[in-house]
Amino acid sequence: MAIEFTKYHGLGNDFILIDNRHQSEPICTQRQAVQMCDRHFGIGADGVIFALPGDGASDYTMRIFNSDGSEPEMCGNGIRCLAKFITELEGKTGTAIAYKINTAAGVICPELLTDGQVKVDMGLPRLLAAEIPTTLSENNLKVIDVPLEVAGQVLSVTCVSMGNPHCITFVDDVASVPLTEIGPLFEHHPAFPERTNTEFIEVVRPDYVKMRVWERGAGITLACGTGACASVVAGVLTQRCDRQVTVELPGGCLQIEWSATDQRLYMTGPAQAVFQGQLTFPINNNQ
Ligand SMILES: N[C@@H](CCC[C@H](N)C(=O)O)C(=O)O
Repeated sequence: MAIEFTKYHGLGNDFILIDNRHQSEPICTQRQAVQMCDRHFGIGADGVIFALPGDGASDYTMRIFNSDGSEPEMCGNGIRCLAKFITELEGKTGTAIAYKINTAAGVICPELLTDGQVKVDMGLPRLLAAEIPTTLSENNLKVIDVPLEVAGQVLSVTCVSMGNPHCITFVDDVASVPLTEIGPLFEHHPAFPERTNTEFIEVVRPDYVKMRVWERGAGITLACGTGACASVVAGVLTQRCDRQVTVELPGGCLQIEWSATDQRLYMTGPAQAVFQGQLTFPINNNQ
């Protein structure tokens, strides 16, 4: 089986994009996605994204497999890449290009801006423990600055779902966080029945933060759009941040706004095509 793909990235969070418009199930298996994402024996990526048909209320459906083969509900950097990929597939040019994308986190709306960036209406954050999900608070309570024991240390964390789960810790110096050691302990902590993404945030100013992330199913990545949105919500809820924040990630900056008017999150950032190719399965990578 030969598959055409295009490699994209959003601030170094990289994805293999596949034109799946002709059928409603992904044309690759989760196991094949793991092989494709392998940085030594495959193409190399943080995930595989499929552009599937819409459902009437939407233009397209996005599905994504993480590099470990698991399927998350949403991906912020990925949906900016998807918007550019679809525009390319449709051969569209000009301004006012916007889409309604059906995801497991609801309908998400990216819009291509004239400067080449993509602005995304990321929807409403979910704040109740049952919605994250986490056992850190009662089901119908928010999870704001609650204690979590990790590696023998009690940290104060805030949890936010952007359709996918995020656990945010504010720190004085984000560069000194031992992410490789601590990230997996958060991801697999028993308090998170569906695992979690975890973000460490250093507030430089109320409108400027530095972030590092350990992603569920992908490990350390250079950027995470849903994580940046969740972190700004956590920053506002704990009175550390403004509602409009520049989030500096290892791969670059995202502009995040948690609107006081409609309470929705708006994320603006780049998405860049890198190369195209054709892949034939089985990949001969001895896995
Ligand atoms: N990098 C993404 C998030 C991808 C999904 C995540 N790993 C999960 O399992 O929830 C983003 O930019 O939001």
